[in-house]
Amino acid sequence: MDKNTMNKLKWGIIGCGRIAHRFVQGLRAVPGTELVSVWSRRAEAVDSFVEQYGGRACRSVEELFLSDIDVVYIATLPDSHAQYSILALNAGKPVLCEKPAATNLAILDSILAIAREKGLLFMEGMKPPFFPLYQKLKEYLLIDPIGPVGYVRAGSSVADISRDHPNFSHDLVGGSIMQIGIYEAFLAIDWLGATKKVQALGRLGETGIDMFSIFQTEHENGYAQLYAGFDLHGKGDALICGTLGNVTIHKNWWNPARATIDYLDGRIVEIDEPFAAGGLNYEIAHFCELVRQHKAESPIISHEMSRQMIGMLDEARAQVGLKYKGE
Ligand SMILES: NC(=O)C1=CN([C@@H]2O[C@H](COP(=O)(O)OP(=O)(O)OC[C@H]3O[C@@H](n4cnc5c(N)ncnc54)[C@H](OP(=O)(O)O)[C@@H]3O)[C@@H](O)[C@H]2O)C=CC1
Ligand SMILES: O=C1CO[C@H](CO)[C@@H](O)[C@@H]1O
Repeated sequence: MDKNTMNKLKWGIIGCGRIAHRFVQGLRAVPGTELVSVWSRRAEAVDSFVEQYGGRACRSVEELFLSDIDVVYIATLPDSHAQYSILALNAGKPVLCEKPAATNLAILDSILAIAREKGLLFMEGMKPPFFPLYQKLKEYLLIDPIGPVGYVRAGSSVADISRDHPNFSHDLVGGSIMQIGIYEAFLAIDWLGATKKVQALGRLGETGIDMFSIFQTEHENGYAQLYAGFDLHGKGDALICGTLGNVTIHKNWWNPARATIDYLDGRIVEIDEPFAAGGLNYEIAHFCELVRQHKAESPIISHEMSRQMIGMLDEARAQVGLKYKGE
């Protein structure tokens, strides 16, 4: 990468739906970045996206890879994440791919193998750890710890999503475990370490995806109780318990802005860290930094973290009886 490219990282986006719009809001807040090319299947959607945000409207994914881009963001639905991640890596582009990066662990491993072979950065888009609140909380706990953490309770059930949303599509890898549970999986693994055991229960809806699921997990350092759903109005907060205190990350904990630390000695500490530009900007800034440092993996959303998350979800899905096409 020459000096100019180091200054401005040129992005190509595949898919221009809901999250892609929020991604551009985040991208615009990260200095040294530029939206250069966009492709999706429907030309009219690409044209209107480009009209709104700029960049070149590509007519094929090959055209996008041949355009003057440094990195690729994949904003399609999970059924096609592997296909486009592999194409992008084979075209020599580092990839930031939306969560869940793959339908299951075997598919994720096939992407990671190519990333490793090519020596290219591949990162799953898992935003919470990059938010200022999450970072500040971790820093604060180093100075004033809550002791070893042994229990995490978190969950969210989002009941206001319209029924024609892809979250409800079996073919497009919808379902509350995959779409929402992945955040809960991240939280449990981040605070408690690798998963050793999963016990899950869930209720499938008429489209074949899980409408509500609960899973309790055993980890290297303790236990978690998690839920995800689409038909109950869940709270969306998270509780992290240590020997000397506990932390509540208030709703929606995966877009964290406020936490309360409740110490055993009676002290209560409130942490408020609002986020800007929709919040994807922090994850984007981290990814850009890794590209500039020629890193092949994020130390935060590492390949192993992605493997652990999808491994937990694979197990939970198996127990609630949800298999996707081809499984
Ligand atoms: N990080 C976060 O905060 C969030 C992440 N997400 C994740 O983002 C991803 C996308 O979700 P969302 O934006 O809500 O979905 P949308 O349905 O709104 O957008 C998906 C986009 O991808 C395109 N697309 C779908 N399938 C293909 C394909 N096979 N080939 C090419 N283009 C395709 C669609 O184009 P077309 O019109 O051609 O179908 C559309 O432009 C999901 O994985 C979801 O989990 C979602 C919300 C929040
Ligand atoms: O990541 C996500 C955040 O929550 C949304 C629901 O409100 C989900 O649809 C989405 O996949």
